[in-house]
Amino acid sequence: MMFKHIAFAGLGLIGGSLALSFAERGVKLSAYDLNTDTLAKAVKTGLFEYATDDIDELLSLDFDLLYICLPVRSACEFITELGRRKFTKPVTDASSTKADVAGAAKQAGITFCGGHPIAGKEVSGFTNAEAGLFKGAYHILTPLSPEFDTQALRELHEAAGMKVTIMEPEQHDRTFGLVSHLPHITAFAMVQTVSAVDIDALNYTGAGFKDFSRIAASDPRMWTDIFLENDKNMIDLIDSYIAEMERWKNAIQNSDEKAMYQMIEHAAELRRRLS
Ligand SMILES: O=C(O)C(=O)C[C@]1(C(=O)O)C=C[C@@H](O)C=C1
Repeated sequence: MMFKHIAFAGLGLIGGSLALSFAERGVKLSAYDLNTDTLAKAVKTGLFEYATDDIDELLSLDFDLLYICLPVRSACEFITELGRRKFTKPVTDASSTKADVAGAAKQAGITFCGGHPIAGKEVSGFTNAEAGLFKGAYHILTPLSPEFDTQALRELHEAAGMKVTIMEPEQHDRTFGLVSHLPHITAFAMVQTVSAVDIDALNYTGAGFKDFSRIAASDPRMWTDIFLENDKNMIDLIDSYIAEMERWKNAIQNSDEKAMYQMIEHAAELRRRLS
């Protein structure tokens, strides 16, 4: 089965970019968003059959996949609402955490397969959406309902140039806690540290600080939801990070040249291997 008409619930940066990329492959689009400015912008592109801020109208449309692209706690609430309405069409999402979303979908009894496109930007909103945002990026699928046509969802994303991988929701949350959520915390914390110690130093930043801190400009609603939903992993991972910072502090306190050299050499070698 191919998905021919996809309805997006939430048309921000992620929903907008996915929608634009599917439109390039001839998929029919509809959109639901509570922000009427966003809907007006979507209508202006001429790519959307329907654009509405009314959930009843959305659910009455003739689409064959509902794609939820809301901040993760709103996504869970939306899923619960679909369960209340005994919604039966296939539903997927683009949330950055997967265990909680899978729990909400199971509870709601909907036909669901979780998803997470691994790309983004530090800016948000439909105006910043780009058809090419996810080209070459991973798309993680966390299947839930046996009746969901996971192969069709895989093909939809592969056609958009994405690399599709299947994971268990818990494995997903641990992995992306480590390589996405923890780096965001360290970026937020680093900018905060500079501002607390000497805010004027921000006037003199070079490329190193700017590269490292780009993601500190990310959307507060999205990231607060992620940390609330992935809390147990984050507490563990922050402890690991603190232990690593302690190693650095000790090495510097003890003028341990060998330890510092080896820590940098090891990190540099791993970083160079990233494609
Ligand atoms: O590039 C960025 O701005 C991102 O934050 C993208 C990023 C990431 O951490 O890599 C962030 C959250 C999404 O769930 C997936 C990708």
